[in-house]
Amino acid sequence: MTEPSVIEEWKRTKTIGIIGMGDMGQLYAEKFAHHGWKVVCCDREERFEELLETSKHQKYTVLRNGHLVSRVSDYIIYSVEAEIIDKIVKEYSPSTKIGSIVGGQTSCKSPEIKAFEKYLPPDVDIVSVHSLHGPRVDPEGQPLVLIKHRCHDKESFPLVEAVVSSLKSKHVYLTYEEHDRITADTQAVTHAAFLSMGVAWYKKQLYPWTIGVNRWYGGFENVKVNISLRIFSNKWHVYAGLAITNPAAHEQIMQYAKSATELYALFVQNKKEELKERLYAAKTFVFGKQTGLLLLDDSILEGYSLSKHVPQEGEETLPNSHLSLLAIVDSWHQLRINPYDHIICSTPLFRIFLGVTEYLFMTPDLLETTIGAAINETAFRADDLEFVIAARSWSSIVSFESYDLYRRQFKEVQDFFKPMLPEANKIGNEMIKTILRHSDRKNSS
Ligand SMILES: NC(=O)C1=CN([C@@H]2O[C@H](COP(=O)(O)OP(=O)(O)OC[C@H]3O[C@@H](n4cnc5c(N)ncnc54)[C@H](OP(=O)(O)O)[C@@H]3O)[C@@H](O)[C@H]2O)C=CC1
Ligand SMILES: O=C(O)C(=O)Cc1ccc(O)cc1
Repeated sequence: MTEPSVIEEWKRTKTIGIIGMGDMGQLYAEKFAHHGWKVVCCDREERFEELLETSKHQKYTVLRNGHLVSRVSDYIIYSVEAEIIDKIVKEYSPSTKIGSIVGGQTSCKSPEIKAFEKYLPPDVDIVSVHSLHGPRVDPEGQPLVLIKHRCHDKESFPLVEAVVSSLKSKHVYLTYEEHDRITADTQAVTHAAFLSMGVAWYKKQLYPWTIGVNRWYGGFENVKVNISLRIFSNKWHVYAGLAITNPAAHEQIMQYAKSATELYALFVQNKKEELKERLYAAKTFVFGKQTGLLLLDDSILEGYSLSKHVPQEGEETLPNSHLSLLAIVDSWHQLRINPYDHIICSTPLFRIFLGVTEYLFMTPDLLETTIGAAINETAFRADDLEFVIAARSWSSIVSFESYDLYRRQFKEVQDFFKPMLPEANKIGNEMIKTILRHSDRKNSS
């Protein structure tokens, strides 16, 4: 623990630099400056005047470019697109202040650390960070990964810890290799599921919450819609970067698509016993040791529908096959991943995804009903087929490492949902707040 007097002295004498004033860079700059740190920052040089104007009332100082930020800063955070981290570090590295510390915020750490090792002068220390939440989530209590990669100076790591404590997040200490393995297991595959749902609805030209109680109605469906739209309201490069730059994520996303395909094949071939056997084996592997309370329950999700439909007496919702949820549990089983091992280092979206699959597999009779629906109910077949095609298509795009195809596919779906995003985000934010309050209480009980 660093003495408060030392931290106060650092606040008077040290400067924190942020390169890349997008969503995350701005969040960091505001929080650090608000807690009394001297913060300088920049975005692309072309955006200098605009950024000066928009930050008039902020406590941080905007500089023209990364060279000027690097020259004066004692801790520099690169908060830029993962795809271009190498190019940007290469550009500004020679200007890095002697004896300073450098880190990054990109979502996959191997390329970032490689760029630092390649370009930074040897006197510079390396401590990287990763906030495991989006810019619209309050950082307080959320996991923040800290990677102490190269520290010659014993003050370097305590200084970074003191700076980022302004976020009030929960610090998780990892190597960059551990970080990339865990985020592949958690984030990349979660995104693959919700991105595939979005594509499937887009291909069917369907806003799922507009068709009454007949399909996609109720708590589970609210989660699927709200999270999928939340992802499509964000920037494509965040998801492309963390999946494409992380080789471990390729394996995960491929397995997810494979599991969805194989389960779907069992549905259409009417192989109920084989399906049951496979899903119960997955259930034992993933949930076999879970005896405590569930992370979530359906009733708390009921209220977060985008649908304006008021259910009438006698109107019933058809049971869904929940292929997207069955496939994730099957992939965890196939890859021998215990998702609970990663909970201390997980994003809100992953915890929600785990929460709904846990609910599906652990609520008495629900898995049985779902298997029955998958085999006997044909109403969802066409949608499930679109889902399988979408999952395979994302896995091809990621494995071919095509940022261009990723962007085009993402943006097509984003444009389709665009008119709905403001309303969806409002309801989605409320839903996420409630779920997080609820699951955090359960985790600490
Ligand atoms: N959004 C999220 O939920 C999270 C994102 N991350 C990671 O954090 C990083 C930043 O993400 P986010 O803030 O969302 O993305 P943004 O696109 O909002 O921010 C990146 C910013 O960096 C700017 N930039 C590009 N080149 C330079 C340069 N040479 N000098 C200075 N600035 C430059 C970009 O400008 P321009 O747009 O013109 O290219 C953009 O404004 C990414 O690597 C992302 O993966 C981590 C946790 C959560
Ligand atoms: O919670 C999620 O998975 C998000 O979508 C937000 C997000 C995106 C990228 C990150 O590196 C961390 C968090």
